Amino acid sequence: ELNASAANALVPHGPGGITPFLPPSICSVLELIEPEEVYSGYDNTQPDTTDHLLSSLNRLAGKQMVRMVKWAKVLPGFRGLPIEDQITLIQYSWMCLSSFCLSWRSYKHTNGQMLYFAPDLIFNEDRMQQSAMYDLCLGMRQVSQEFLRLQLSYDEFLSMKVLLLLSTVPKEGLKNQAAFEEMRVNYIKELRRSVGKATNNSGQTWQRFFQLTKLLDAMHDLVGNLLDFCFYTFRESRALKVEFPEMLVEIISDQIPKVESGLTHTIYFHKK
Ligand SMILES: Cc1noc(COc2cccc(F)c2F)c1-c1ccc(CNS(=O)(=O)C2(C)CC2)cc1
Repeated sequence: ELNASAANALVPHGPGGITPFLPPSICSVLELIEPEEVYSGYDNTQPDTTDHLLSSLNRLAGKQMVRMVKWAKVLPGFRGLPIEDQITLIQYSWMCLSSFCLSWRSYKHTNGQMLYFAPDLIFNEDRMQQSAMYDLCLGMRQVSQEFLRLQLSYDEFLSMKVLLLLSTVPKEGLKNQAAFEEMRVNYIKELRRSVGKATNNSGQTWQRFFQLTKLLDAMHDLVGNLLDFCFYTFRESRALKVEFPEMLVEIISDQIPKVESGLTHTIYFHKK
């Protein structure tokens, strides 16, 4: 059905006939702005020592962060938020977003068997053990196996990822809380639309929407442990010989005091 605004966007097309010009759907924009996969530049000639693996993960995370910021800046609705809120939301959710994308790559490329950090940095069991964060890797692999079980669609993944960007906020609220809430509601509707496309009837749609929002909640618990490990490794980086690129140093040093003084609040879909 054509609504008023779409109707007046009708453009003449050939003799007499007109073809409605509809604005691109949100999900087609999300597909368009999704960053390309990044290579880690992992040096396979070096032994898989813990410090070499973790330093390579950090270099990769730094490259991913550059693309994540570029993605957020063209994300429909995000530019309308005050710049301070944009920075806060990226700073609070970067680990969650990075992990969620890792789960998607691991699902798509290895059916959830391995952790596909990058085409040139894939963690099998040995590397997970060697990385000193075996349990975190297993937790991440479980998420990608859940994507496999649910046969998560690309559009569901893309709208869920935006909801993760909009899930951790300052306890005292954002500068423009109303604009944030409006954006979040719009992407909840977008997820609902994506789920509707992946299911056959409204009963299945609501059950799947419940499952996917449960999965989003579960991400936060896993990422909390990842952040603890990250903050520890960051503090001990000299002793552990783990290098952190400038981009990560900036984000982590700003984030640690806020997280550790309980200034952040995670929005869950479901009660514990
Ligand atoms: C890159 C990249 N692709 O996904 C992820 C996030 O997911 C995980 C990261 C590690 C183990 C897991 F099991 C994950 F699921 C990253 C990533 C890499 C490094 C850092 C910061 N460094 S760090 O201190 O947290 C650490 C991990 C090097 C030790 C942050 C994100």
